[in-house]
Formats: sequence, C-alpha cells, structure tokens
Amino acid sequence: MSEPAAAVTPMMAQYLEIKRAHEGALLFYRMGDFYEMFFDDAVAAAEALDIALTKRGKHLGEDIPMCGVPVHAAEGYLLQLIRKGFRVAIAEQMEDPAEAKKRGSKSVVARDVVRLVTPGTLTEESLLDARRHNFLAAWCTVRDEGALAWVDISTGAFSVLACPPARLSRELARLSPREVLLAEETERDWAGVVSDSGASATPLARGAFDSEGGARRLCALFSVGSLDGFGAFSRAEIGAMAAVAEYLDLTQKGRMPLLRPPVQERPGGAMQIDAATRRSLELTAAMGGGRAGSLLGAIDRTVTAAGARLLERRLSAPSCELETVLARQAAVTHFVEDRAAGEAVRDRLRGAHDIDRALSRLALDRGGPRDMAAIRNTLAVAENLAGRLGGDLPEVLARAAEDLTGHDALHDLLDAALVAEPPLLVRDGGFIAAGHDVELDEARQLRDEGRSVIAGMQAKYAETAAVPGLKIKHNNVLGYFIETTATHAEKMMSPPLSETFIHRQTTAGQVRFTTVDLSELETRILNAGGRALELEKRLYSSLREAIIAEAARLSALARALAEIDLAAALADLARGEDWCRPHLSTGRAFRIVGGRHPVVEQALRKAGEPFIANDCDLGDSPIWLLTGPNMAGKSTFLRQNALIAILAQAGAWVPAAEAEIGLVSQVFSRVGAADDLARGRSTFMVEMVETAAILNQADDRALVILDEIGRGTATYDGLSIAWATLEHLNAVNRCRAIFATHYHEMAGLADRLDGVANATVAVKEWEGDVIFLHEVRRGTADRSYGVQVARLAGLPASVVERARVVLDALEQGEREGGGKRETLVDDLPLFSAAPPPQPAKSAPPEVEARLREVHPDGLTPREALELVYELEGAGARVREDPPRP
Ligand SMILES: Nc1ncnc2c1ncn2[C@@H]1O[C@H](COP(=O)(O)OP(=O)(O)OP(=O)(O)O)[C@@H](O)[C@H]1O
Repeated sequence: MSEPAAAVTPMMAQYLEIKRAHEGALLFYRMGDFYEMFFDDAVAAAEALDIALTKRGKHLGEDIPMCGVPVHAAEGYLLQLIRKGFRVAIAEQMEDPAEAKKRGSKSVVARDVVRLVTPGTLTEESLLDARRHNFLAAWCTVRDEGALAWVDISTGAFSVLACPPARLSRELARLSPREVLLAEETERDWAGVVSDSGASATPLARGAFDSEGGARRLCALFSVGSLDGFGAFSRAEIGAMAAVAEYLDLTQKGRMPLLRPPVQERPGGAMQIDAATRRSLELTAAMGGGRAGSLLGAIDRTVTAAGARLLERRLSAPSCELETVLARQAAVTHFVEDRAAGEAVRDRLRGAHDIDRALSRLALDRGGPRDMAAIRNTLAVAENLAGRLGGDLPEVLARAAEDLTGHDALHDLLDAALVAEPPLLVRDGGFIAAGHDVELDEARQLRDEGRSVIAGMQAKYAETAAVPGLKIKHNNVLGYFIETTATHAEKMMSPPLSETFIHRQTTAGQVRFTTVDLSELETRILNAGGRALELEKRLYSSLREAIIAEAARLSALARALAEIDLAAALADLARGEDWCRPHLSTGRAFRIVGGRHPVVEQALRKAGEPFIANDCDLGDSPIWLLTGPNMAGKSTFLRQNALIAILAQAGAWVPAAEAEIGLVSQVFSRVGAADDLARGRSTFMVEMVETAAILNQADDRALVILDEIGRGTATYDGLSIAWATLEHLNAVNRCRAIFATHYHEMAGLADRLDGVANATVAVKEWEGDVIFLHEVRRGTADRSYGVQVARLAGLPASVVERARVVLDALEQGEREGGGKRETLVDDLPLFSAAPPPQPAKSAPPEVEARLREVHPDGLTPREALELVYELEGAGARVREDPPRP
C-alpha cells in the first residue's frame, strides 16, 4: 500500500526548506558520513558524477530519487561538479544527533548551509590549479560608466578597474575569471560577453551593486572610515567591489576571506591585447587548450606556484609604463649577471610553500596544521634567502628583500609549537610538538603511559589470582577488561578473588572481568586522550590567531617571494636560451636583430632542427608587407615579433640577439581564423569582424600583425580587402604592422606608399622541388610554390602533375595577357589568364561525315530538331566508348 500523498517526513520537510533557499545550487545534505542529494539534484548529480541513483522513501506518493557521496571523498566529487558548471550548497549537521534525540525520537538533527561552493570561490588545494589564479569578478555599470572588480579569494588579491563597456571583453580575456557577477536587470546584456570569455555568469540582486550601501560595507570590511585611502573610486567601481564583498558574504556564510585592500588599476597602464589576439598568439593557453604549447608553457621556469601565477599575470598584462618595465627588467638582469646568486636563490625557493593560499584557508577556518607548517617552513626559507640576497640590489629586489625579514617572532612560535611534519587535519591531533605546552605534555604522558601502567597491573593481577595466563585486553564494546580461560572461572568468581574481580562476560572459552582500579585507570586514559586533543585544538586556535594577526606582512612576504622567483626564473631562461636585454624607449622603434619564436624554436630543437633567426626593422617603414611561399615561415615570423614585444614589456629579456622597442600600447594579431559556428559566423565573417576591430581600435602605438587577410573569399574580393586594409593601417592607424599575404600583386604598394616596405621569406628551388630557407629578406616573392608544398603534403602524384600543367598555363596566360603590374587589380592572374588548354578534341568521324551531308537551308524546323537528336546520339555512343589514345 502506498503512503498517503500528503505525508512529508520531518526530515524531508527540512530538506525542502533548505533547498528552497538555495534554488540555483545542488544541495549536499549531510547525513552521517555522506552528503546525500535528492529529487532532481540526485538525477543531475548521478549523471554528472557517474554514480548510482537509488531511491529513498516517497514524497507525495512518488519515489524520491537519491544519490550520495562519502564525506571523506567529497572534494573530488565537488571538483567534478564545479568543472561541469554546477554550484553546490553544503548543508552540515549543526548538532550532535544525540542532542536531537533528546528533543524526542522523531526530531530532526538541525542542519544549515555552511557554504556555497561556486567556481569563483574555491580555496581547497585539490580544487585549484596551483599555478593559476582563480578569479571571481563583478561587472557594474552606472549610466555609461563601467567598472570591473576581481578577487582571488585563495590569495586575497583584490583589484578594480574603471572599464568602458566596450573594453569588458578584452579585460575578461586578460583575467579569464571563473565566475562573473552581474546585476540581475543587466544580465541579459552582458551574459554573452561573459560566457565568451569562458566564465560562468552569476546574477545578483541590483542592491548588491549599490554604491552607497556598498561603500559602507567595504569600509566595515577593511575597518576604515573612508575608502579614500585606497583611491578615488567612481560609483561603478564601488558598486563592483561591493558586489564582490556581498557575494563572498553570501557564499562563505559570513566567514569573510582575508582580502587585501583593493588596488585600483590605472586604465592604460597595461598593454591592450584582445581575446582573438591572445588566442592567436597562444599567450597563456595553446590553441587546443592547456598550457603546453603556449608561450607561458615554453618560458615558465619559476619554482614556486606564486611565481608561476605572477608570470601569467605579467604575460597577460605587460606594462606600458617605461619605468615599471625597466625596474622589472633590472631585477632579471641582476640575476643574469650574477648567475651564482640566481641559482642560489632558486635553490632556496624550492623549499617555499604557497603561503598565500595557506593563509587564506586559515582565515576561512578551512585550513589545518599543514598550512601552518607551510608558513613556518616558508618563513625559514625567506630568512635564509634574505641572507643570500645582500649587496647592491636593483629597486624591485631591494624592496622584496625588505619584506623577507622581520618575521622572527612568528617563525619561532610556529617552530616551537609544531612538529616537523604535522597531519592534515586538526581533528587527528598530534601536530603540537612535545615541550611546547606543559599541560598538553602531561595529558599525553598520562595517555601514553596508561599502556605501561596496564602492563604492570596485569602482572600484579596474574600474581594475586595465581593465574599466569591472565591478560588485560581492550575492545570497543567493553573497553579495558581482564581475561582468563574458562577453566579458572569458578576460582575467579568465588571469594576471595570475587571481591576484587567483577564478572562482566563469559564467552565460549573465556571469562572476562574488570576491577575498580582498572575502570578508574581506563577513565583516566580516555580523559587524558580527549583532553590532549582538546588542548591541541585550543593551541591551534591561538596559533591561527597569531598567524592572522600577521596576515598583511605575510601577504607582502608572499609577493616578495613571487617577485624574486620570477626575476630569477626569467634570468635562468635568458641565459639558458641565449636571449638579450631589449632596449625600451618611448619612441616608435621596432628593431629586432636575430629574433626567434620561443615555442617553435623549442619544438624544432626537440626534432633536432635549427631555428633560423630573422631581423625585423619597422623604424623607417613602419609597415612590412611580407610575401613568401606557403610553409616558408611567415606566420612564425609575424608571431615572433609580437611575442618579443610582449615579453619585453612583461619585463623579460627577449629571444633575439638585439632588440630596440618603442613601447607598444596595443598588440593585435589576426593569424588564421576558425569558424565560430556557435555564433553563426563563418571563417570569413570571423576574419572580417576581427579585422574591423583592429582598424577601428589600433592607435599609432599599436603593433599589428595580419596574416593573409581576405583569403577566405573570392580572389578579387580578398585582394581588394587586403589592399584597402593595408592603406588604412598606413594612412589612418599609422601603427607599426607586419602584413603577410599571398597576393604578390600587392607588392607594388610599397613603391606607391611611404612607410610600406616589402619583405619576403626566401626559398631555393632545386630540381623542381622547393627548399625552405626560412630567411626573411627585403624584397618580394615571385611565386607561392603552393604546388610544391601540396606535393610535400602527399597529394596524389596525378593531382600534383595536373596542377602543375594548369599553373603553367595560367602563368603563361598572364604573361601574354599584359603583365603590367600597375594595372594588377584588373589583371589578376587567376582570372585574366586564358582557360587551361584542353587536350585537342575533335568530333567523332560519323558525326563529321553526317554534318558534311547536311544543307541547313533546306531543313524544316522539325528536320533540324531530329538532326540534333541524331547527332547527340552519335556523340553519346562515342563518349561511352572512347577511342584509345
Ligand atoms: N625561422 C624558422 N626557422 C626554422 N624553421 C622555421 C622557421 N619558421 C618556420 N619554420 C618551420 O616552418 C613551418 C611553417 O611555418 P609557418 O606556419 O610560419 O609558415 P607560413 O609561411 O605561415 O605558411 P602558410 O603560408 O602555409 O600558412 C613551421 O612549422 C616551422 O617548422
């Protein structure tokens, strides 16, 4: 018989109430050692996690779907769910089930959501990528003004930037946040931009973005009377920061992470690089996704996670401020010149931990003894490092060195308090070192000595009872007990022994007893163990407080370590890869001697092949028009010059023999495009949208690289677009640019336009084959060698042969058809040429004979039609059975 439809158990009622308050999230409902999910949550989670879906009871007459994950393995499941775009509310038991029982047998254990886990608010080591930031951002608009605030709660870094709406997508591409908060009413306007950046969009009530209430909330958060000390913020900036604070409060359920005071980024302080350019240059992620194969992957030699995150930040946002870049460069140069110092520093840094993240976990009370040990060990590393860093240091390193020292008190405290390798969790105990706390030592002694006291007691009782085989044992049901074989039962249970030994249990072959002394000792042992753990927890809390009190200085220390690591890592790279220190200026120079592409060079090295270094000088002619055969290395050359500019302004040395670069404000790269089918754009459309962005935005400090603009459409259209684009770059944008094309006809532009020079990638022809020299020279290419490349690619020999014949004919046609370069737009090779010669064909002999007999003037229309049919029939017979050549 099924339950009445209206029966809702008290537990289900509680579940449904909690669930109602957290609609958008999966609810992990704690039941003993499991987090259970019910109803639709269970169905979704079972599918996402590939775990069994079961049933538990009925609700409104229907089975309740259920699935669960064990608490001890919950982190792994959480990670999978977050990666798949879920948000998870964690409801814990807020009291001991025994407490609930006291209220009556039907009462339900109190439960509440203690945390909302979302992509942007992760802190657990296992849920985060150590070498990447995990940003939560908020986008706020007030009339036409916009602002973006972002925080990494795993490190506490908090920033804000005034950002016109048109720049939002570029900034999101730079930061690649995991989650972006949007005001509910404007969500529809921005959700597309947010999801394009790969982040998930989270709507928040408009009130969360309110600047007045927000300012108050932020003042309270940072314990200041006014935000002026952090900067002069616009309403949009305050709104964005306030939304971040509100959301943290909401998801962390009032437990605020340690946020550093907000840093206001200056618009224009960083090189602007849009999403398409980042993708095409593979700055921090390769085309296929992932770090491997990207510039970041190829140059990251940092030895700490924080150093790696700093490198990613610098590469994502190279500076446009000469002073800043030069200061960072000087730090790298210091270690290039003093190799021993660089190596010593790197050696020491290998022992440092990720104290930013440890600190943040401790602040949220999600940390453990190991996080404390990480801080202790890192303080020791810092002290040691400071000793090695002495001497005359460039400014960036000198400032960092100052932050390394002065942590003696905290270090000594942690060093004395913690064992060398503490356990992960507080509840396991055993992390406070012996000798740190007298009370704890006593409790532990009692707990541990219990065992030897028991051994003494056993000997004493064996003697008293005259039973040599008497043992004191322990199990979970009886606790400590005395055991003899059943043969001694009678003696033990009769006076005088029965006055001391109290019978507890008889089993098949044994009898078990206790004594007053044994029970007392047991209580003391148990109490001592519990007390030791209690004392450890109390000591843990006070250590945690001591650490939090030092949070600001520890954050500064973490930043200093990352800065030193990055400088030493870039120096190691510069030396190891033979890079040079670029000369930077505020001018418009761009002179690279012997430039290389770091990623391609590494790949070729693995294959045992050399990379050919190439020069580029955009000084006199800011635009280079690069022609050259397929596969010659045009794209590589284009990209390498953009990468060199980015590396230089990130403060690094660069892969070249010499480099002189006037600061670049924006880098644009359009190299190859893919369909964007999701948004209904064809390859050509994507290419044109990206080209439009460049032509509309590039200023005279921009560096633009364009590869084969216009190839996605008919030749005339493509050439015309490429032509007009180049003219626009030269006349209107007036930027520095390298423009690669297969339209050799465009080479004539260099003669007509000031500021445009021709360059080509050289090849050698040898016995009909093409040999790639990968050398960029001034001048133009005469042909594309596409057919030769096609042969190398393995096109069937017959196709290659045929293509060669067609090409010869086309080229001959072009030569005969005029060959005047000036009129090239009217005279393109593919279409002005004569059609490819067909093998001479004559009509079949029967047809010819029949035609000779015909007198056209004497035919009636009907006869003429019949003749056409007749001739057609003869032709068809011949086509079906062609004569052999
Ligand atoms: N400077 C170089 N030294 C050595 N090898 C190089 C160099 N530049 C490119 N290569 C090699 O040539 C290959 C093709 O380079 P790239 O893709 O840059 O050619 P491309 O001219 O742009 O070709 P396409 O016009 O077909 O797109 C690279 O994968 C690399 O292996």
